[in-house]
Amino acid sequence: MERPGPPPIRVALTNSAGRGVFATRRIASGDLMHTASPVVCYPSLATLHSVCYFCLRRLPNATAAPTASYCSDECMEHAEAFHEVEAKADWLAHDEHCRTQGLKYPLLVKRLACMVISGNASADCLDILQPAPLSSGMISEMERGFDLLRDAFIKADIGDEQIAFLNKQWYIGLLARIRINAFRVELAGGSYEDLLSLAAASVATEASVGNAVYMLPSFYNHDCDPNAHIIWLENASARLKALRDIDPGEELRICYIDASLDRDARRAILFEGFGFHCNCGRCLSGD
Ligand SMILES: C[S@@+](CC[C@H](N)C(=O)[O-])C[C@H]1O[C@@H](n2cnc3c(N)ncnc32)[C@H](O)[C@@H]1O
Repeated sequence: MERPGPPPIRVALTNSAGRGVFATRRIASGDLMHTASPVVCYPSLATLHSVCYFCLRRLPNATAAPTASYCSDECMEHAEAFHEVEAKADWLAHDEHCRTQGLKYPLLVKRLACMVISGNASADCLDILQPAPLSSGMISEMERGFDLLRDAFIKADIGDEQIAFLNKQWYIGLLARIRINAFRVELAGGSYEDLLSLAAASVATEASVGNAVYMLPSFYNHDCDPNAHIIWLENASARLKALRDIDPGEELRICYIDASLDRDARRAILFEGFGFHCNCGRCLSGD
């Protein structure tokens, strides 16, 4: 059962991993600590026509329609303003670039840019999140995506003032933040009660329906032996649950990767993907 009242957590500085999320009171194993709606989300290209274009809920009937499909009138209304902006432009070149290069994050930037233009989001809404360190090679690879995004809006006659925020610095800064903070949304299926009875909800990779960035979940640090877990049941709305009994003041950490990998593999993925040397107890113990 979801608990009423404020979530039992706060964001504060850790000793060695920047900001983190801490318990403000005792939390019991299996408790749902809080939920979070995405600031921005986007279906993966493979599920584009089989999930709701707004909330990523699976649609009962997959369509081959080139237009966006929604699971409800409510989702369609939420998406109306940014989808109207998106529908003005031709995304063929941009989306083909993402498809051929296997890129998913520029699609989140495209959605956010449409939200900013339509007045659904502010251009600086993700500035508070930690950016990934980027090499000059990574930055030059991002430039093509920036050109394609900007070109699409310019060709669609979106006014200069409306896209004044859309410069290279904004685009690269946003991708740097998305790189560290985006979650792959994997719908678990089954009921919430089923999931609570599992020590850790493990979900198949093919359950992935898209990617999303949240505010509060972005402050959870990583641990290879986590005490918290993020799950998705029916759509991109995230649920943070405790995997163990947690004491007041204890830091809550989730696992960003497959915890069953060996130590070297975990550390390599965390360094290459997120740019840090993991300082969790399991890594430090050599496990
Ligand atoms: C999603 S953010 C988590 C919040 C972040 N600490 C902040 O201040 O915004 C991920 C970043 O936190 C830091 N971090 C997370 N888990 C860590 C760990 N186990 N060891 C060292 N640094 C970690 C790394 O800098 C990583 O890139």
